[in-house]
Amino acid sequence: MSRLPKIKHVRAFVVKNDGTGANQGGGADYHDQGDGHWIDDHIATPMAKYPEYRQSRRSFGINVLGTLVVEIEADNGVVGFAVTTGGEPAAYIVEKHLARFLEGRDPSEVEKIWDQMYFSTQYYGRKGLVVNAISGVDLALWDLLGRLRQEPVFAMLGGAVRDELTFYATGARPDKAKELGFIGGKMPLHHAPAEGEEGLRKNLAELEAMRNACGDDFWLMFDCWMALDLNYATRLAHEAHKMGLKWIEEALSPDDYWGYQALKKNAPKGMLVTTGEHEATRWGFRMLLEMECCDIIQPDVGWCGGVTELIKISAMADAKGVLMIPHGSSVYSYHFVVTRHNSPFAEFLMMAPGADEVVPMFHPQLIGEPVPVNGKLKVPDAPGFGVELNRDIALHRPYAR
Ligand SMILES: C[C@H](O)[C@H](O)[C@@H](O)[C@@H](O)C(=O)O
Ligand SMILES: [Mg+2]
Repeated sequence: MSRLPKIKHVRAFVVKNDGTGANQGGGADYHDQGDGHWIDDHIATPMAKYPEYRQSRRSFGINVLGTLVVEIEADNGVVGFAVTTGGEPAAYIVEKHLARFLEGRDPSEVEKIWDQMYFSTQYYGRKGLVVNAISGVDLALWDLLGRLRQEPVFAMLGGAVRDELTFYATGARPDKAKELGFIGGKMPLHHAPAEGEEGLRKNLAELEAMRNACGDDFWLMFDCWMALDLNYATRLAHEAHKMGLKWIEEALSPDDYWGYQALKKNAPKGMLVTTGEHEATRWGFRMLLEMECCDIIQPDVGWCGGVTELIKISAMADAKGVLMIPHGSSVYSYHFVVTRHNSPFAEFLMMAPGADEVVPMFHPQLIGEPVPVNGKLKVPDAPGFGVELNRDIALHRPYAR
């Protein structure tokens, strides 16, 4: 029986953005940005076949959910928390459904609690919003455990296997990322198949410009955000290979395992095929791994099931010699990546509007959120995930019990 205090209360909050101060979007729902931000500037998506939804992903609702903040308070008053994407619907699931499996329980029962959260919601969950909510609770639980045990999460996961993390940067300016010391730059793809041959030419011209700006050795990647079909993705890969594209990311629908299997077979030798940020649970990643869909899996720890599930996902990938490089999720992935041999580098999402300076990924929600310096970061040796919630943000608890 653990000597830890019991879980007293689980609380789920959303962040009410009123456009002022700390409440101007961003945070865990990092796509919730204002006009003029690179992350919402004519980026190729599955909705690009509708011209009215081509310029801005906010126009079709990429930021409709907002941030979910989960707090878990123990009997002794210690509070663990985490942020992820989910907003009010996820808050409803946390308060009305998931909380019952935590309150009154021993916080060290992470496996049993995860199992109950997943299988009690399986009839309406399994992926997407419900697993985001489960992930948020799981991350907050690991944060609470770290605070109670006075240990960083990475220490509870087996300890660091390297002194510091090395990052590539995602953003529209790989040339700036190179200047800032990152090992590579992942560019958003701007033109989808609906824009035809001209769009393909524009995509390749952007790559060529960045290759010329960054030199031959700097990693350059395309992030295709589920926007392509197999033929377009295969053509793009072969043309981009001539300019040294290192990987083509999330080219197809997350459900098209067969398409990824074919893309990986047809891709040029030396081109990496990656995906996974919109996949969830060990079962989803088993499909990607056993069907040999990709060379790198990229789960988001705030969306795939949390740390407890990522342990299983990462081990499956390791056994198959597949790298596990999580989708950018700030401290929540850093604490995991630093402990895994098959996670030799990490993603940093450039959240400055011009993608030209390093700002905290989940700004303004996490006090003490570490950022890479010269493309590297030593994970702080502080309890839990080592950050505090910014109490200046306008928290709202829509389903208070
Ligand atoms: C840059 C991409 O379009 C997404 O916005 C990004 O969040 C994600 O795909 C990534 O890999 O960082
Ligand atoms: Mg991506």
